[in-house]
Amino acid sequence: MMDAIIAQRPQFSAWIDSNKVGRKSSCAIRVPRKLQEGRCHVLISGHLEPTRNFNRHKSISLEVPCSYREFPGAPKLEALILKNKSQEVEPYLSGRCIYLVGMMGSGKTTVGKILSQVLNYNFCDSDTLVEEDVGTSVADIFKLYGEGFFREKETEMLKRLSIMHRMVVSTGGGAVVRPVNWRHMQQGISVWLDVPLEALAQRIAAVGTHSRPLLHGESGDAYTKALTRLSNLLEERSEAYAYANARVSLEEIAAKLGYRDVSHISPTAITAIAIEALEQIETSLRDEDGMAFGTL
Ligand SMILES: Nc1ncnc2c1ncn2[C@@H]1O[C@H](COP(=O)(O)OP(=O)(O)OP(=O)(O)O)[C@@H](O)[C@H]1O
Ligand SMILES: O=C(O)C1=C[C@@H](O)[C@@H](O)[C@H](O)C1
Repeated sequence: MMDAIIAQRPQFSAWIDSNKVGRKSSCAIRVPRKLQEGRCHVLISGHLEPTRNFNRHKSISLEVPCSYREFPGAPKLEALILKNKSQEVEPYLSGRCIYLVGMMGSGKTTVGKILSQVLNYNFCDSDTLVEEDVGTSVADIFKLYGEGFFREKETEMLKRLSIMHRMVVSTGGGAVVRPVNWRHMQQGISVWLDVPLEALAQRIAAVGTHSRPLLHGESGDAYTKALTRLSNLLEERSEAYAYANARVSLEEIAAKLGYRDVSHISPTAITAIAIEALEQIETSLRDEDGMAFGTL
Protein backbone atom coordinates (compact mmCIF):
# COMPACT_ATOMS: atom_id res chain seq x y z
CA MET A 1 0.00 0.00 0.00
CA MET A 2 1.28 3.45 -0.88
CA ASP A 3 -0.19 6.72 0.25
CA ALA A 4 0.17 9.90 -1.70
CA ILE A 5 -0.12 13.19 0.11
CA ILE A 6 -0.68 16.36 -1.78
CA ALA A 7 1.44 18.85 0.13
CA GLN A 8 -0.54 21.90 -0.86
CA ARG A 9 -2.49 24.34 1.22
CA PRO A 10 -5.23 23.48 2.03
CA GLN A 11 -3.58 20.17 2.83
CA PHE A 12 -5.36 17.24 1.34
CA SER A 13 -4.45 13.61 1.28
CA ALA A 14 -5.46 10.73 -0.91
CA TRP A 15 -4.75 7.04 -0.69
CA ILE A 16 -3.81 5.05 -3.70
CA ASP A 17 -3.89 1.33 -3.58
CA SER A 18 -0.66 0.26 -5.30
CA ASN A 19 -2.33 -3.00 -6.31
CA LYS A 20 -4.76 -0.97 -8.36
CA VAL A 21 -2.06 1.25 -9.80
CA GLY A 22 -0.15 -1.87 -10.85
CA ARG A 23 2.98 -1.38 -12.88
CA LYS A 24 1.64 1.65 -14.66
CA SER A 25 3.15 4.92 -13.59
CA SER A 26 -0.09 6.84 -14.01
CA CYS A 27 -3.01 7.22 -11.65
CA ALA A 28 -5.62 9.84 -10.76
CA ILE A 29 -5.98 11.69 -7.48
CA ARG A 30 -9.01 13.83 -6.75
CA VAL A 31 -7.92 17.29 -5.75
CA PRO A 32 -9.90 20.09 -4.12
CA ARG A 33 -11.33 22.55 -6.59
CA LYS A 34 -9.27 25.34 -5.01
CA LEU A 35 -6.23 23.95 -6.84
CA GLN A 36 -7.98 24.59 -10.14
CA GLU A 37 -6.12 24.18 -13.41
CA GLY A 38 -2.37 24.51 -13.47
CA ARG A 39 0.48 22.67 -11.77
CA CYS A 40 0.69 21.49 -8.20
CA HIS A 41 3.43 19.94 -6.11
CA VAL A 42 2.68 16.43 -4.95
CA LEU A 43 4.63 14.80 -2.17
CA ILE A 44 4.46 11.05 -2.58
CA SER A 45 5.37 9.20 0.54
CA GLY A 46 5.79 5.47 0.04
CA HIS A 47 5.40 2.92 2.77
CA LEU A 48 6.86 -0.22 1.22
CA GLU A 49 7.16 -3.82 2.26
CA PRO A 50 10.65 -4.08 3.80
CA THR A 51 13.19 -5.91 1.64
CA ARG A 52 16.97 -6.00 1.71
CA ASN A 53 17.29 -3.54 -1.18
CA PHE A 54 14.75 -0.92 -0.14
CA ASN A 55 14.22 1.41 2.78
CA ARG A 56 10.80 1.06 4.32
CA HIS A 57 9.92 4.71 3.55
CA LYS A 58 10.55 6.75 0.46
CA SER A 59 9.40 10.27 -0.37
CA ILE A 60 9.64 12.08 -3.63
CA SER A 61 8.30 15.44 -4.69
CA LEU A 62 6.78 15.87 -8.12
CA GLU A 63 5.32 18.79 -9.99
CA VAL A 64 2.33 17.53 -11.92
CA PRO A 65 -0.31 19.10 -14.10
CA CYS A 66 -3.55 19.36 -12.22
CA SER A 67 -6.88 19.61 -13.94
CA TYR A 68 -10.35 20.37 -12.61
CA ARG A 69 -12.62 18.26 -14.77
CA GLU A 70 -15.60 16.09 -14.18
CA PHE A 71 -14.76 12.42 -13.97
CA PRO A 72 -16.65 9.42 -12.70
CA GLY A 73 -17.17 9.80 -8.98
CA ALA A 74 -16.75 13.59 -9.05
CA PRO A 75 -20.33 14.51 -8.10
CA LYS A 76 -19.85 13.17 -4.57
CA LEU A 77 -16.74 15.25 -4.09
CA GLU A 78 -18.50 18.23 -5.65
CA ALA A 79 -21.36 17.83 -3.19
CA LEU A 80 -18.87 17.89 -0.30
CA ILE A 81 -17.17 20.99 -1.68
CA LEU A 82 -20.56 22.66 -2.04
CA LYS A 83 -21.55 21.85 1.54
CA ASN A 84 -18.18 23.01 2.81
CA LYS A 85 -18.35 26.28 0.91
CA SER A 86 -21.88 26.94 2.14
CA GLN A 87 -20.76 26.42 5.75
CA GLU A 88 -17.91 28.86 5.17
CA VAL A 89 -20.10 31.57 3.63
CA GLU A 90 -23.31 31.20 5.65
CA PRO A 91 -22.17 32.99 8.86
CA TYR A 92 -21.12 36.04 6.85
CA LEU A 93 -24.47 36.32 5.14
CA SER A 94 -25.97 37.06 8.57
CA GLY A 95 -29.32 35.80 7.36
CA ARG A 96 -29.46 38.14 4.38
CA CYS A 97 -31.55 36.91 1.48
CA ILE A 98 -30.00 35.88 -1.82
CA TYR A 99 -31.71 37.25 -4.95
CA LEU A 100 -30.98 35.36 -8.14
CA VAL A 101 -31.39 37.53 -11.21
CA GLY A 102 -30.99 36.61 -14.86
CA MET A 103 -32.80 36.02 -18.10
CA MET A 104 -35.66 33.56 -18.26
CA GLY A 105 -34.30 30.05 -18.42
CA SER A 106 -30.96 30.99 -16.86
CA GLY A 107 -31.43 28.44 -14.07
CA LYS A 108 -32.50 30.71 -11.19
CA THR A 109 -35.01 28.16 -9.92
CA THR A 110 -32.72 25.15 -10.42
CA VAL A 111 -29.68 26.78 -8.78
CA GLY A 112 -31.79 28.59 -6.17
CA LYS A 113 -33.26 25.37 -4.81
CA ILE A 114 -29.81 23.86 -4.33
CA LEU A 115 -28.45 26.99 -2.65
CA SER A 116 -31.40 27.10 -0.29
CA GLN A 117 -30.83 23.47 0.70
CA VAL A 118 -27.13 23.81 1.45
CA LEU A 119 -27.51 27.13 3.26
CA ASN A 120 -30.55 25.93 5.15
CA TYR A 121 -32.52 28.84 3.70
CA ASN A 122 -36.08 28.86 2.35
CA PHE A 123 -36.62 29.05 -1.37
CA CYS A 124 -39.22 31.10 -3.22
CA ASP A 125 -39.92 32.13 -6.78
CA SER A 126 -41.30 35.65 -7.13
CA ASP A 127 -43.26 34.70 -10.30
CA THR A 128 -45.00 31.92 -8.36
CA LEU A 129 -45.79 34.28 -5.47
CA VAL A 130 -47.35 36.75 -7.92
CA GLU A 131 -49.34 33.94 -9.54
CA GLU A 132 -50.64 32.83 -6.13
CA ASP A 133 -51.51 36.40 -5.19
CA VAL A 134 -53.41 37.14 -8.41
CA GLY A 135 -54.82 33.65 -8.71
CA THR A 136 -53.68 32.87 -12.24
CA SER A 137 -50.56 32.15 -14.30
CA VAL A 138 -48.03 34.78 -15.39
CA ALA A 139 -49.08 34.18 -19.02
CA ASP A 140 -52.71 34.88 -18.12
CA ILE A 141 -51.82 37.93 -16.03
CA PHE A 142 -50.07 39.42 -19.09
CA LYS A 143 -53.02 38.51 -21.30
CA LEU A 144 -55.80 39.70 -18.96
CA TYR A 145 -54.25 42.71 -17.22
CA GLY A 146 -51.13 43.64 -19.23
CA GLU A 147 -47.43 43.73 -18.42
CA GLY A 148 -47.70 46.96 -16.36
CA PHE A 149 -50.01 45.25 -13.87
CA PHE A 150 -47.64 42.28 -13.61
CA ARG A 151 -44.67 44.62 -12.95
CA GLU A 152 -46.58 46.37 -10.15
CA LYS A 153 -47.34 43.02 -8.54
CA GLU A 154 -43.73 41.93 -8.95
CA THR A 155 -42.49 45.09 -7.21
CA GLU A 156 -45.03 44.62 -4.42
CA MET A 157 -43.81 41.05 -3.92
CA LEU A 158 -40.13 42.07 -3.82
CA LYS A 159 -41.01 44.74 -1.26
CA ARG A 160 -42.70 42.15 0.92
CA LEU A 161 -39.73 39.81 0.59
CA SER A 162 -37.23 42.56 1.43
CA ILE A 163 -38.05 42.45 5.14
CA MET A 164 -37.56 38.69 5.32
CA HIS A 165 -34.45 36.71 6.16
CA ARG A 166 -32.83 33.45 5.11
CA MET A 167 -34.55 33.21 1.73
CA VAL A 168 -33.19 32.39 -1.69
CA VAL A 169 -35.40 34.29 -4.11
CA SER A 170 -35.62 33.37 -7.78
CA THR A 171 -36.73 36.67 -9.32
CA GLY A 172 -38.62 37.18 -12.57
CA GLY A 173 -36.37 37.70 -15.60
CA GLY A 174 -37.43 41.34 -15.94
CA ALA A 175 -37.26 42.31 -12.24
CA VAL A 176 -33.95 44.10 -12.79
CA VAL A 177 -35.35 46.83 -15.05
CA ARG A 178 -37.15 48.79 -12.34
CA PRO A 179 -34.81 50.77 -10.05
CA VAL A 180 -37.32 50.45 -7.20
CA ASN A 181 -36.86 46.67 -7.31
CA TRP A 182 -33.13 47.12 -6.74
CA ARG A 183 -33.88 49.13 -3.61
CA HIS A 184 -35.71 46.08 -2.27
CA MET A 185 -33.16 43.56 -3.49
CA GLN A 186 -30.31 45.56 -1.96
CA GLN A 187 -31.50 44.38 1.44
CA GLY A 188 -29.84 41.11 0.44
CA ILE A 189 -27.13 39.86 -1.92
CA SER A 190 -27.95 39.69 -5.60
CA VAL A 191 -26.39 37.17 -7.96
CA TRP A 192 -26.65 37.36 -11.75
CA LEU A 193 -26.71 34.02 -13.56
CA ASP A 194 -25.13 35.02 -16.84
CA VAL A 195 -25.91 32.40 -19.49
CA PRO A 196 -25.16 32.83 -23.22
CA LEU A 197 -28.21 33.48 -25.38
CA GLU A 198 -27.79 30.33 -27.47
CA ALA A 199 -27.94 28.13 -24.37
CA LEU A 200 -31.01 30.02 -23.08
CA ALA A 201 -32.76 29.63 -26.42
CA GLN A 202 -31.96 25.90 -26.49
CA ARG A 203 -33.36 25.37 -22.99
CA ILE A 204 -36.49 27.38 -23.71
CA ALA A 205 -37.09 25.73 -27.08
CA ALA A 206 -36.90 22.37 -25.31
CA VAL A 207 -39.72 23.20 -22.89
CA GLY A 208 -41.75 25.61 -25.07
CA THR A 209 -42.64 29.28 -24.70
CA HIS A 210 -46.25 28.89 -23.54
CA SER A 211 -45.47 30.06 -19.96
CA ARG A 212 -43.28 32.96 -21.14
CA PRO A 213 -45.51 35.68 -22.58
CA LEU A 214 -42.66 37.96 -23.65
CA LEU A 215 -41.50 35.30 -26.09
CA HIS A 216 -44.81 34.99 -27.89
CA GLY A 217 -45.37 36.52 -31.31
CA GLU A 218 -42.12 35.80 -33.19
CA SER A 219 -42.13 33.68 -36.31
CA GLY A 220 -39.91 30.70 -37.08
CA ASP A 221 -38.99 27.54 -35.22
CA ALA A 222 -38.97 27.50 -31.41
CA TYR A 223 -35.19 27.98 -31.12
CA THR A 224 -35.01 30.89 -33.59
CA LYS A 225 -38.05 32.58 -32.04
CA ALA A 226 -36.58 32.35 -28.56
CA LEU A 227 -33.14 33.49 -29.71
CA THR A 228 -34.47 36.55 -31.54
CA ARG A 229 -36.64 37.74 -28.68
CA LEU A 230 -34.11 36.96 -25.96
CA SER A 231 -31.35 38.85 -27.73
CA ASN A 232 -33.56 41.96 -27.92
CA LEU A 233 -34.42 41.66 -24.24
CA LEU A 234 -30.80 41.13 -23.22
CA GLU A 235 -29.71 44.18 -25.15
CA GLU A 236 -32.18 46.25 -23.11
CA ARG A 237 -31.25 44.60 -19.81
CA SER A 238 -27.61 43.63 -19.69
CA GLU A 239 -26.64 46.86 -17.89
CA ALA A 240 -29.34 46.26 -15.30
CA TYR A 241 -28.20 42.68 -14.63
CA ALA A 242 -24.68 43.98 -14.07
CA TYR A 243 -25.94 45.88 -10.96
CA ALA A 244 -25.96 42.56 -9.12
CA ASN A 245 -23.45 42.11 -6.30
CA ALA A 246 -22.08 38.95 -7.88
CA ARG A 247 -21.99 37.40 -11.35
CA VAL A 248 -21.87 33.72 -12.21
CA SER A 249 -20.74 33.21 -15.79
CA LEU A 250 -21.72 29.88 -17.31
CA GLU A 251 -19.15 30.46 -20.03
CA GLU A 252 -16.39 30.68 -17.41
CA ILE A 253 -17.65 27.58 -15.62
CA ALA A 254 -17.74 25.64 -18.90
CA ALA A 255 -14.13 26.65 -19.56
CA LYS A 256 -13.08 25.54 -16.05
CA LEU A 257 -14.82 22.20 -16.51
CA GLY A 258 -13.01 21.75 -19.81
CA TYR A 259 -16.12 22.00 -21.98
CA ARG A 260 -15.98 23.70 -25.33
CA ASP A 261 -19.31 25.43 -24.84
CA VAL A 262 -22.04 25.98 -22.30
CA SER A 263 -24.52 23.58 -23.92
CA HIS A 264 -22.37 20.74 -22.58
CA ILE A 265 -23.07 21.82 -18.99
CA SER A 266 -25.93 19.53 -18.18
CA PRO A 267 -28.26 20.01 -15.22
CA THR A 268 -26.13 17.36 -13.48
CA ALA A 269 -23.27 19.88 -13.36
CA ILE A 270 -25.53 22.20 -11.43
CA THR A 271 -23.44 21.66 -8.28
CA ALA A 272 -20.52 23.36 -10.02
CA ILE A 273 -22.76 26.34 -10.74
CA ALA A 274 -23.94 26.50 -7.12
CA ILE A 275 -20.32 26.35 -5.89
CA GLU A 276 -19.38 29.18 -8.23
CA ALA A 277 -22.36 31.20 -6.96
CA LEU A 278 -21.18 30.78 -3.35
CA GLU A 279 -17.62 31.70 -4.33
CA GLN A 280 -18.83 34.86 -6.03
CA ILE A 281 -21.01 35.70 -3.01
CA GLU A 282 -17.95 35.20 -0.80
CA THR A 283 -15.90 37.56 -2.97
CA SER A 284 -18.64 40.14 -2.82
CA LEU A 285 -18.90 39.86 0.98
CA ARG A 286 -15.12 40.15 1.27
CA ASP A 287 -15.17 43.35 -0.81
CA GLU A 288 -17.94 44.69 1.38
CA ASP A 289 -16.31 43.85 4.70
CA GLY A 290 -12.69 44.43 3.70
CA MET A 291 -10.32 42.46 5.88
CA ALA A 292 -12.99 41.63 8.46
CA PHE A 293 -14.02 38.56 6.47
CA GLY A 294 -12.48 35.42 7.85
CA THR A 295 -11.86 36.79 11.36
CA LEU A 296 -15.22 35.83 12.81
N1 LIG B 1 -27.24 24.11 -16.16
C1 LIG B 1 -28.26 23.76 -16.90
N2 LIG B 1 -28.05 23.08 -18.03
C2 LIG B 1 -29.08 22.73 -18.83
N3 LIG B 1 -30.38 23.01 -18.57
C3 LIG B 1 -30.64 23.68 -17.45
C4 LIG B 1 -29.60 24.10 -16.56
N4 LIG B 1 -30.19 24.77 -15.53
C5 LIG B 1 -31.49 24.78 -15.78
N5 LIG B 1 -31.77 24.12 -16.91
C6 LIG B 1 -33.09 23.91 -17.54
O1 LIG B 1 -33.52 25.16 -18.10
C7 LIG B 1 -34.89 25.38 -17.84
C8 LIG B 1 -35.08 26.66 -17.06
O2 LIG B 1 -34.47 26.49 -15.77
P1 LIG B 1 -35.02 27.29 -14.52
O3 LIG B 1 -36.51 27.14 -14.42
O4 LIG B 1 -34.20 26.90 -13.35
O5 LIG B 1 -34.68 28.78 -14.98
P2 LIG B 1 -35.26 30.14 -14.44
O6 LIG B 1 -34.15 31.13 -14.55
O7 LIG B 1 -35.87 29.96 -13.10
O8 LIG B 1 -36.38 30.43 -15.54
P3 LIG B 1 -37.64 31.45 -15.46
O9 LIG B 1 -37.14 32.78 -15.06
O10 LIG B 1 -38.16 31.44 -16.86
O11 LIG B 1 -38.57 30.83 -14.47
C9 LIG B 1 -35.39 24.13 -17.10
O12 LIG B 1 -35.97 23.28 -18.04
C10 LIG B 1 -34.14 23.53 -16.50
O13 LIG B 1 -34.22 22.13 -16.36
O1 LIG C 1 -38.03 38.24 -18.62
C1 LIG C 1 -39.13 38.65 -18.26
O2 LIG C 1 -39.49 39.82 -18.39
C2 LIG C 1 -40.07 37.72 -17.60
C3 LIG C 1 -39.59 36.57 -17.06
C4 LIG C 1 -40.42 35.63 -16.30
O3 LIG C 1 -39.70 35.14 -15.19
C5 LIG C 1 -41.72 36.29 -15.84
O4 LIG C 1 -41.47 37.17 -14.78
C6 LIG C 1 -42.38 37.02 -16.96
O5 LIG C 1 -42.67 36.08 -17.96
C7 LIG C 1 -41.48 38.11 -17.52
